[in-house]
Amino acid sequence: MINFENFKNAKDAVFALSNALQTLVAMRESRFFNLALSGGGTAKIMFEIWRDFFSKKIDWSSVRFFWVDERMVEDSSSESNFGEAYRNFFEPLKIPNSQIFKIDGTLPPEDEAARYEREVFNVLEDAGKKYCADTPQFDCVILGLGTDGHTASIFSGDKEALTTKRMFVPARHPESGQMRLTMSANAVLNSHEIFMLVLGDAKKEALRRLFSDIAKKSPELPASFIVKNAADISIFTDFV
Ligand SMILES: O=C1O[C@H](COP(=O)(O)O)[C@@H](O)[C@H](O)[C@H]1O
Repeated sequence: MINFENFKNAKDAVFALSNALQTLVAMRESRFFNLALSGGGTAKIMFEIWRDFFSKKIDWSSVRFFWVDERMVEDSSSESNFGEAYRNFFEPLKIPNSQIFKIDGTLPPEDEAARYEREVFNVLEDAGKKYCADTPQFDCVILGLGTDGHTASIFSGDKEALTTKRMFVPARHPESGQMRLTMSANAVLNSHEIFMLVLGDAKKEALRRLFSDIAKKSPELPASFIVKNAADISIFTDFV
């Protein structure tokens, strides 16, 4: 089922997502709530709102942070998804490193995909998490949407990321050639909750394409594949 929540501005959309997250964290069944984050400009807006308005509202001491995708760059790069989360959210809120499970953007992508997958398995398994399709489950993944219809770092034509049973695989940005690591479609779809945050006028056309694409038997855009195949997904936008 698609739960589509449309607001008049970005702040309201992020507040709605964050209030939903607050409830999920408060109602968690285990010691930790395992949350996978996206990056890019939309996530930056979300981190700033979390820092400024949700520092006390969400019990961050009970959240463990993972990544949906990462660019293979140094943490100090403005391209680093971890780096942006660190500078805008973790550091100001003093979230301890023990709760942060980052992808190392400086390692060879294949090696790091295997290492990160092992780490995720170990951490989630230790938490006694439910398995679904032989894969441990995140409690929630927060996705973005690219203007080209990508989500995570699953770009059009990447059959491997759409079909593999692995949780993480290397990916290449089709235009810049930048190497990345992405959570696979199967790992995203396995998550207990899936949120997608889509903000700004530039994304309107991408979301319109996504909705016409999911009506097709075989969707073309990676984001449509996720939305169409998700048991439940909540999409938060600012398109009113
Ligand atoms: O490259 C990426 O793109 C998407 C969308 O990012 P945005 O800058 O358009 O908000 C993002 O969800 C993903 O994590 C990121 O690596």
